[in-house]
Amino acid sequence: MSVVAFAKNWNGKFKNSSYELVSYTKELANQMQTNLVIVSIGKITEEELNKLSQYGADRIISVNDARMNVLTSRVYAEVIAQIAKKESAELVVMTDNNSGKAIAPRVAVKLKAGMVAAVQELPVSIKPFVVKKQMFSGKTFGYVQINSAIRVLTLAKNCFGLVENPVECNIDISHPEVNTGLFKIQIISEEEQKNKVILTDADCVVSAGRGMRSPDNWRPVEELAEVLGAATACSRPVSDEGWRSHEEHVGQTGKVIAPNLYIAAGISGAIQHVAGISRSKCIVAINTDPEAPIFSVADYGIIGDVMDVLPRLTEAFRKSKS
Ligand SMILES: Cc1cc2nc3c(=O)[nH]c(=O)nc-3n(C[C@H](O)[C@H](O)[C@H](O)COP(=O)(O)OP(=O)(O)OC[C@H]3O[C@@H](n4cnc5c(N)ncnc54)[C@H](O)[C@@H]3O)c2cc1C
Repeated sequence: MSVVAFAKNWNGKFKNSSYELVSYTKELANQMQTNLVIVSIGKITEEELNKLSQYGADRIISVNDARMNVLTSRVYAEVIAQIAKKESAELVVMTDNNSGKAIAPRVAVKLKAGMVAAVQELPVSIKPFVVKKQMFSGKTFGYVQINSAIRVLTLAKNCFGLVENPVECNIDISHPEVNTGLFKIQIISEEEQKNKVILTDADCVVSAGRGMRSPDNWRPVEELAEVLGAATACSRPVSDEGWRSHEEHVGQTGKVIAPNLYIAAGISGAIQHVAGISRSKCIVAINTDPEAPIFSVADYGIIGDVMDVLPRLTEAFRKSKS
């Protein structure tokens, strides 16, 4: 029996979400009194794989096949399911990011497993297997019992955190047999977005709403984001109006993010907006209206005009950096 976790890498590098997944699954394997097997797919150095051992990965299976250097969900799901069967996995876990969302349901079908997406914590109980997750866009929590012998989970980002737990690590190189028919899509080339922090990966996000009053007023938002190395985001009306791109829209109908710091400037804090940001570790709100609902979810509130507060924050961060 074992817990199998798929740690995704990005061009041969792990991110904090991979370390969080290892921290979570190590604790879970201890709770279940079973072994943890981490699966890595695609080209990666031994040095990079060893970084996972800082968080408790004592056994890693590295699938080294040039055809898998670029992620294809069908192929990755097949490889993970094969390894899960071989390792007699009772549980398969991956991060609830775009690739996890695409791969986990496929793995669940292949293993005839019950699946729960975006769990927040360690299971409430192992027998029966019950996990907690947010429901109805974060308005409530639900407890879900999985009755199948094998279970698949995806872990919501930034819920568990990183837990250092250095161990000796064994790395096995694996070459699973994959039906060539699964390689139906060939990615000819990839272009990396340069000089822009990706919103869903960002540790820090500066977000603004209709309180900015005009798309021409966005420079203070961008300047603060530049100083903090943050991504920029916005409320839905802002993107609906075409002030900012829909890529930046967060909330119930936009992206769901969980940065360490979320700065909401001129955003009222409607429930549909909060649904996308409520898992942020620290929320700072800037609003002229002391009664704005955003203050009820904020850790820090600044009552003031965005055009006055944002440049002052930028200046203060600039000074503290230099
Ligand atoms: C089905 C559905 C789905 C939705 N999905 C989403 C979603 O995914 N994401 C989302 O964001 N919204 C969503 N909405 C819209 C949501 O209900 C709100 O209308 C929206 O979030 C409000 O955006 P806002 O806070 O930018 O604007 P407003 O509600 O207009 O608030 C502007 C805020 O700025 C403050 N302000 C004004 N001037 C200043 C100033 N100079 N300095 C500081 N503060 C100032 C005001 O006091 C106010 O609080 C959805 C709505 C529905 C019905």
